[in-house]
Amino acid sequence: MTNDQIQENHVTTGATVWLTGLPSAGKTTIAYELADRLRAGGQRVEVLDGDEIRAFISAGLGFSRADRHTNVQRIGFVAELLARNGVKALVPVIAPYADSREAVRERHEKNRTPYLEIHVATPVEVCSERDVKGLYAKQAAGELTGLTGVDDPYQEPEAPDLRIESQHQTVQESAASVYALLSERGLA
Ligand SMILES: Nc1ncnc2c1ncn2[C@@H]1O[C@H](COP(=O)(O)OS(=O)(=O)O)[C@@H](OP(=O)(O)O)[C@H]1O
Ligand SMILES: Nc1ncnc2c1ncn2[C@@H]1O[C@H](COP(=O)(O)OP(=O)(O)O)[C@@H](O)[C@H]1O
Repeated sequence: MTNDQIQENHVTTGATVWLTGLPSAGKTTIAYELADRLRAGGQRVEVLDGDEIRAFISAGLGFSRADRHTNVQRIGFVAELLARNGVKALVPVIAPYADSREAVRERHEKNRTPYLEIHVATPVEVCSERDVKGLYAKQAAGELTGLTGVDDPYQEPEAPDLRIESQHQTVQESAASVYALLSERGLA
């Protein structure tokens, strides 16, 4: 096999990269920055954005424990299909429950599809300052209940493949750390 062929194989290895964390932690921003880098290197990438998924394949689901579990399993199913077919599936989705995340990991392992769990571990104080969608303010004003990390659970990953402290990094640095992990694992 020539070097060019080896390079080609690397580029066409799919993987799911799940970015879990609180609202406003930086999941979506890191996913799109990473997507740009991977695409610039010729890789096929899809970002399975939580909001888009909830508008379509998870339409009708709310934020109860059961609905969040169903949402995460559906996204895990699609991500694995994409990743199995050579796509980098980047998933910026809260996935607050450890058992839901574990089921997604197991689906990938069963199919021998690479799976990386990234914990975007921005503290809730920083997230509520950022408050990109105004949800923390709404919760504080009593207009919303069941906000992850405030009055709804977030079970922190105990052994993620990578933990990102986004409050101490630029977006570029955070995305670069995920890219470096993919490279280390022979996936980028
Ligand atoms: N109650 C409550 N708790 C958490 N998040 C809420 C809630 N209500 C609406 N939103 C918005 O929906 C986005 C979360 O959807 P996800 O599909 O990522 O969540 S989950 O994994 O099913 O828990 C989430 O997006 P991100 O801010 O990008 O994380 C929120 O904008
Ligand atoms: N290192 C970083 N990584 C990601 N986002 C960051 C970082 N530093 C600051 N931010 C900012 O934090 C916000 C995160 O919002 P977003 O990506 O929508 O979060 P989430 O998808 O987790 O809800 C954005 O305004 C982004 O510019």
